[in-house]
Amino acid sequence: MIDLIEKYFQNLSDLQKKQFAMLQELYQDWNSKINVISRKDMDYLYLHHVLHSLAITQMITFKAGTKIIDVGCGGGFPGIPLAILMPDVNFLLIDSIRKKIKVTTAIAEAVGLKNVRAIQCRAEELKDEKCHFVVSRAAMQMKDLVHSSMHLVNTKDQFNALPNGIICLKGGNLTSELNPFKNKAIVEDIYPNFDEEYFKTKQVIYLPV
Ligand SMILES: C[S@@+](CC[C@H](N)C(=O)[O-])C[C@H]1O[C@@H](n2cnc3c(N)ncnc32)[C@H](O)[C@@H]1O
Repeated sequence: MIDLIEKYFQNLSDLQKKQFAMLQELYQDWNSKINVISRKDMDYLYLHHVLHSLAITQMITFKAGTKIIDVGCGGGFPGIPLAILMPDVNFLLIDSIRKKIKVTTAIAEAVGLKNVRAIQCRAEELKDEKCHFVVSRAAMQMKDLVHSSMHLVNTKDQFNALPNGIICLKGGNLTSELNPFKNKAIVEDIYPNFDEEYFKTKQVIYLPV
C-alpha cells in the first residue's frame, strides 16, 4: 500500500518508505489495544488516513524549521504522516485523551521520528507553545477550532508561502460551518489533485490568523 503514497510523493528516501510501510503493522497492533481508527477502516489505513493527512501538502509545502501543532491528533493524524514526509519540520501533536497520546507517542518512537513530540492537553489550555501553523483533522467544528487554537499561532514570525494560520481537513457540506469565515478561508477540493474516489467529498481549508 506504500505504492499509493509513492504515486503522489515520488522522491521519498528509503528511510521514509520504510517509515510509511511500518505504519500498517504498528496501527494494527495498537488499534487492537486502544481504538484510534475505526476497525473497518484499518483496511484503508493508507488511503483514508495516511494519504488523506498528506493532502495538506496541496495547500502548502512547509519550509524547513516550520513549527506545527496538530490539534486533536487522536492516534496521530495528520501529524505522523506529515512528520514522516517532512523531517525538517517540527511537530507537536496534542490530544485531550491520554490513551490516544500513548498510541501517538509509541508510534512516533517506533518509526524513529525525531521531529515529533506528543502531549496530552486541551488546545485551549496549552499556554507555553507557539507554532506557525495549526493543523487538524476531524477534531472539532471550525469555529471551535479557531476559538481553542488561535492563540497557538505565532503571528510575528512568518516565513512560509502562506501567512501563518490554521489548516484543516474536512468533508461534507461545509457551507454553514464555514459561513463565518467565508471572506477569509481558502477551501480547496482534494479531488482531483488526489484522484481516488474517496477524496471526492474531502477538502483542505486554510484560514490565516
Ligand atoms: C474524531 S477524533 C480525530 C482524531 C484524528 N485527528 C484523526 O483524524 O484521526 C477527534 C479528537 O480530537 C480530540 N479533541 C477534541 N477537542 C479537543 C481539544 N479541545 N483539545 C485537544 N484535543 C481535542 C479528541 O480527544 C479526539 O481524540
